[in-house]
Amino acid sequence: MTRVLVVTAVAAERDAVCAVAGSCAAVTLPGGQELRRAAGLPVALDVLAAGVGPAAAAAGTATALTAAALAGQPYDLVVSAGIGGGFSPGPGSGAPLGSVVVADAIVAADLGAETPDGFVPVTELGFGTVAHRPDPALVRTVAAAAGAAAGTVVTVSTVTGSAARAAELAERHPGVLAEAMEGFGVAEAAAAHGVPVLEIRAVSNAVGPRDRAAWRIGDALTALTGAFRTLPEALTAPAGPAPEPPPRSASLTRGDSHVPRRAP
Ligand SMILES: O=C(O)c1cccc(C(=O)CC[C@H]2O[C@@H](n3cnc4c(=O)[nH]cnc43)[C@H](O)[C@@H]2O)c1
Repeated sequence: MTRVLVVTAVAAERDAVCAVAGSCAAVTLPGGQELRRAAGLPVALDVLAAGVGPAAAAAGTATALTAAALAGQPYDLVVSAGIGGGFSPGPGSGAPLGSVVVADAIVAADLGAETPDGFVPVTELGFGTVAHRPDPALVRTVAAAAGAAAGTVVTVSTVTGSAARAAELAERHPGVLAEAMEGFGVAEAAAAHGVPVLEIRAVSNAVGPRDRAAWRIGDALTALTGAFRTLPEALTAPAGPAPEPPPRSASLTRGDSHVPRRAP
């Protein structure tokens, strides 16, 4: 059976994912974090609330992946999941409140250096990675099943709080649909273990001027549950034909990690 690790930031997101299962039993990981193991699904689904931000997400993901590998039950797929901010470049476009986004690129938007000429990603300084690209066929299948849009999801350590910053991110990342705080950390840990990764976000708020009262967290959590109801079947259905990939901007392809394996 396909084994899937889902990593959320907070317990409310974990519980929204667990809601697809009849029951979710607690399993304690080395170090004390608690994993929830969903029962009664056609895939084995473990859900971990690892904390807010890319560092907590990477640490929790790596711990769960290592524990599973040492137990002789490695995961086939890791999914970063939760609520997120949606970009709306114009009426009828982007990711509106309550919609779901599946990342076709998981991009670290603030991993780099400020220079007099603006932001420079670490890859242009000669280091590391700023983007992971999930398997396009898997993204297509999962997004179609969930009724989700596929596009770039950026990972930030600081939630965007102004229209100027939202516009800057949208300009630097053409095709960006959503912003969250964990995807890149989860993807780094998954890549270190050679396991494919996905990111699924339900939009709770618009990216832009901070207005916490306008966040629709309940609606987003409901949408997240809806997306995960479709995931087991999407992961067990045969893959469809692959269309020609669209051209990508240079900033996204530099330092990419490709994850070609399809979850079995
Ligand atoms: O207060 C609650 O009930 C509650 C329930 C579920 C989740 C939360 C969070 O605050 C989760 C924080 C989490 O959400 C992501 N997020 C959401 N919107 C944005 C955004 O505009 N920019 C960046 N991240 C966003 C993020 O991944 C956080 O970890 C509260």
